[in-house]
Amino acid sequence: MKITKDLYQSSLALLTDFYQLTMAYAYWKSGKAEQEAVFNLFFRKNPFQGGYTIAAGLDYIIDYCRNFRFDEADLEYLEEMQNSDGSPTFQKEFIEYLRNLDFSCDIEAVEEGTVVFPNIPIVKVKGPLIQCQLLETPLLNIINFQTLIATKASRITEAAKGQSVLEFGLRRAQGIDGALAASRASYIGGCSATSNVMAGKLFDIPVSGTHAHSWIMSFDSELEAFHAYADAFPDKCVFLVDTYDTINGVKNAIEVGKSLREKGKEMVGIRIDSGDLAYYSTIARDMLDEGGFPKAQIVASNDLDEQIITSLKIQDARIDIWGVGTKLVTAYDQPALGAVYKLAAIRKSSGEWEPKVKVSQQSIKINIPGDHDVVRFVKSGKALADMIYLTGNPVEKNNYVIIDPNDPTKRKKININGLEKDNLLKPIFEKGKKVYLRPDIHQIRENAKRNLELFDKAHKRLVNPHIYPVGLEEGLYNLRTDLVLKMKNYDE
Ligand SMILES: Nc1ncnc2c1ncn2[C@@H]1O[C@H](COP(=O)(O)OP(=O)(O)OP(=O)(O)O)[C@@H](O)[C@H]1O
Ligand SMILES: O=P(O)(O)OC[C@H]1O[C@H](OP(=O)(O)OP(=O)(O)O)[C@H](O)[C@@H]1O
Ligand SMILES: O=C(O)c1cccnc1
Ligand SMILES: [Mg+2]
Repeated sequence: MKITKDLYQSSLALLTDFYQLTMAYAYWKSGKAEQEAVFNLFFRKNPFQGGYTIAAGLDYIIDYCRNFRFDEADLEYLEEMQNSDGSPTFQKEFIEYLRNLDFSCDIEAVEEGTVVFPNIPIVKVKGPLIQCQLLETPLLNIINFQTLIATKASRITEAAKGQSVLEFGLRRAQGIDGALAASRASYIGGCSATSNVMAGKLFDIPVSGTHAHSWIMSFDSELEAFHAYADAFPDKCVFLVDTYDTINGVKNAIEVGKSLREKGKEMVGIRIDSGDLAYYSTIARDMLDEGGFPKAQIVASNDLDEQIITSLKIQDARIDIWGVGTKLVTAYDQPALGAVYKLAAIRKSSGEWEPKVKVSQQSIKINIPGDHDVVRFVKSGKALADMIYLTGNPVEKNNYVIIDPNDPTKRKKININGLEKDNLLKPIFEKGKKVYLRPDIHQIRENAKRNLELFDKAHKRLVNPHIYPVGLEEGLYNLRTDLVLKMKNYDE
């Protein structure tokens, strides 16, 4: 499905920062536009103080790249741009160059739903410098948000321990686009359904929901409102019981449930949206059981997140289904993932690749140079460590040493005997042609579920998780150190 084409009628090439276009122009003017480069997209810290991250957004990137072109309206807009002295910002010949620009990069990426960690290249773009550069902003825009929300959803669904989580975020999401992308990413991260009908239609996500307080308030009594809803949806009744008095609301739900049963129908359950959810769910459960409805489900909502769900479970709350909106789709406690996109290597006129590094006072901000790949070592169904290494190097060895890029004293020896190896980066585009067969959204969600099973629960706990080892292969580590010292003009 062409998501971006469905959402937008015109081209998305201008959905970028202005400086990408000024650089593009300057690359072109200085004859560097077609020089080959490698860029990596990665983040530096797992979000929410967590121990893992779920990659999401690749499907949007595929659409973005396939549709990548400047249409006539874009070109006209750029052509009319002026410098402060009234001269055109971009020369006509450059506009012509953009008119003929044809996406021709190689892209490798981690599949959506894959568990990833800091420093792992989630997307690697190789191709003409100008194209790699123009992709920076949209790629980051797409991956940053969807990966963040998929991770939040994963944390929330992990806290729900196999119970269904319904995503109710549309009304509180960051705009229309944010809402749709959040519904998609939430489903990938483990939510069972969304209340957002358009997301259901666009992405093939199950749609579900109950009813609001306004429904009850529009009638003279709650009982009347429940009866009327039961008439309209005899097979789908989840009664919202807390409009006036929660306990009385449960009594009314039971009464309407009984009259439904006389018609051969079963109420699905109730929803509690306020008050002490542990207290009310426990009372409601007892009332439903004693009233002959042991199978009726209790849905809870109201500003829930992974911490509150965990607390409610500890309190033995009798909740079966969790409705989560605001705190999920806005990634309330951490609104940005902070992924970056950095030049890692450039091809010199001699044909040789030159690794590149950005030096920083903070070691966490020094990128990993060179065209690199990442392999995950797995033993008996459990992930042991990830190794980032220079593409094509090292040759097959039995023993590797991986080194934490931010702390050389943290090292791990890996003997590959008996280990499975999973190359995380998969080919997506080759010379601009899509070579990747896209999984559907349900397969992506399954991928996330299976991926999580590879990791010990110590890495998945919400607070102070155990850090999963991701390291640089020794050769790459040394290359990076040497390069940083060289760029700092360090003399031995
Ligand atoms: N037993 C509980 N333990 C921990 N947190 C809870 C428990 N019960 C409810 N909560 C959470 O406490 C917060 C209660 O918020 P608040 O006081 O604003 O709502 P309320 O007054 O119950 O509901 P409303 O304003 O919708 O009538 C919510 O985030 C809710 O999820
Ligand atoms: O709490 P969230 O996780 O965002 O879930 C969605 C919320 O949206 C609905 O009501 P709304 O919040 O609009 O009104 P209310 O606060 O008065 O219930 C629903 O009843 C939930 O409370
Ligand atoms: O269907 C629901 O119960 C619902 C939908 C959106 C927001 N809150 C609740
Ligand atoms: Mg609310």
